[in-house]
Amino acid sequence: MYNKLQYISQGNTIEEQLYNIHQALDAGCDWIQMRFKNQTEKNSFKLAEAVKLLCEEYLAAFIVNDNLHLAQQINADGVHLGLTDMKIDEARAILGTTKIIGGTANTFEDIQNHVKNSCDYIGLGPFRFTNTKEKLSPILGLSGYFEILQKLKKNKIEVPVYAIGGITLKDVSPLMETGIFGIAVSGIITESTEKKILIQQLNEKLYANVIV
Ligand SMILES: Cc1ncc(COP(=O)(O)OP(=O)(O)O)c(N)n1
Ligand SMILES: Cc1nc(C(=O)O)sc1CCOP(=O)(O)O
Ligand SMILES: [Mg+2]
Repeated sequence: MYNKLQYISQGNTIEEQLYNIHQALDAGCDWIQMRFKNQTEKNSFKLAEAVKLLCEEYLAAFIVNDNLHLAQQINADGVHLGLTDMKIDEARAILGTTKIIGGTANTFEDIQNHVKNSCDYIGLGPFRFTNTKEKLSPILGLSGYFEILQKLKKNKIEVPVYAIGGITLKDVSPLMETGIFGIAVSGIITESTEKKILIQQLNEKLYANVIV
């Protein structure tokens, strides 16, 4: 089963990205999504190769944002695709069943479609406004998550749903109560000066009701 915490990388240069990813891994993150927007193919490849090595060293899962071919080239664990990226069924046909494919959703119908197309997990958002991403879909808030998760339950649709978008530590417990599986975060980890403590606190809340 997947980890309940996914770190989405930030940074405008290869060096900034690597620094942020290394810090997140060092602090205990074991699932990294490399998100490096508006870059040349060469830069993205160079970063992805380095992140792949780092993630192997830290035994962390590594998925690539947007770019299925890059994920394939460097043999990443998978790819995250948005509503305007490559279609999930097309990606599944190329990657096969051994790789992780995550899909972005903003509505119940988005999730229904993704599940039909054999998506492994859902990034459902945005929870609230965030500067990390431009052109956000309508904000869901807690009530949006509650309604969508109830509908999934009623329709017996089972898929790990990750909340995303402007999430802070205090949001985690109320979000988990809506029935989500985990969270995907970027800003709070990148900006934290106490990353180890923050990740420990996030995990305590994320795994509070997990019986081992
Ligand atoms: C876990 C997760 N959920 C949602 C997104 C957003 O993907 P997308 O809509 O394609 O936007 P960009 O990240 O590509 O700007 C995500 N990346 N991860
Ligand atoms: C990459 C992304 N996708 C979103 C969506 O709603 O689909 S919100 C978002 C940004 C997540 O970063 P932060 O934790 O800094 O807000
Ligand atoms: Mg995308």
